[in-house]
Amino acid sequence: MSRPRRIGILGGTFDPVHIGHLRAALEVTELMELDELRLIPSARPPHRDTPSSSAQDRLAMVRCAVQDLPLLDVDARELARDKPSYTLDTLESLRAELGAECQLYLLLGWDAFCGLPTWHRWGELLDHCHILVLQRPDADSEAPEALRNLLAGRSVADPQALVGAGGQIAFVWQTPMAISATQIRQLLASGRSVRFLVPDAVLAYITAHGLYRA
Ligand SMILES: Nc1ncnc2c1ncn2[C@@H]1O[C@H](COP(=O)(O)OP(=O)(O)OP(=O)(O)O)[C@@H](O)[C@H]1O
Ligand SMILES: O=C(O)c1ccc[n+]([C@@H]2O[C@H](COP(=O)([O-])O)[C@@H](O)[C@H]2O)c1
Repeated sequence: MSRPRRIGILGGTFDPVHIGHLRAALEVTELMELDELRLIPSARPPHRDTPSSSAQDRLAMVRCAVQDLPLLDVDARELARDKPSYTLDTLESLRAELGAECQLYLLLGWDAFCGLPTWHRWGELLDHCHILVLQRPDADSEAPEALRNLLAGRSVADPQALVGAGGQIAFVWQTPMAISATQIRQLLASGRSVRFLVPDAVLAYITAHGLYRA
């Protein structure tokens, strides 16, 4: 009997996508033996300032970043929606498309995970997926009070021990990379290089389109 499909999703502003995102995506894909990992650029992030670059540029950079990576893909569904990019809406539409059996893993950096209690209908997210929390070396270490009960009831020590289509949380200790898109925007605005912080194809796109200059 064939096993259910395993799909990972990593949503983000990706302003721009960088090797912190990509290395985490690749390592989780291998660790969890995913069939596919989708990077999902958000159109209008519900919780932060308007991105520096346009949705079209952010999407194009993510496409450049994954072009040679067969299991990494780009899913542009949030850009097609004319409203804030709520993750619950994305999960509902993915579930409707992929079916009830598919094992869905939502990847969240530690900082994003800590903000979960402010998300739209956050209590329903685990009805649709498992959550994999990615270590971020530049982040605080204490989980907010509002997440303690959820962690006590739903977390599993070993990500490979997650069972079923969704409902549980596990932490993934991938290669720590203290890189952020904020740092990359700041370097570019001050005329410094971001080589090796983003894939060469992304750097070529940034240069060709004059993005993030002061
Ligand atoms: N270096 C990293 N290591 C692990 N996870 C990361 C890293 N950078 C970003 N993430 C995670 O990837 C997702 C998308 O991140 P996002 O596009 O906001 O990048 P960012 O670098 O955090 O951007 P910004 O500095 O603009 O806030 C979030 O869940 C975030 O926590
Ligand atoms: O659904 C929400 O209410 C919600 C609130 C904050 C963030 N998110 C999602 O979390 C992901 C990471 O966000 P960010 O700001 O770190 O790029 C991205 O896919 C956002 O759409 C989602």
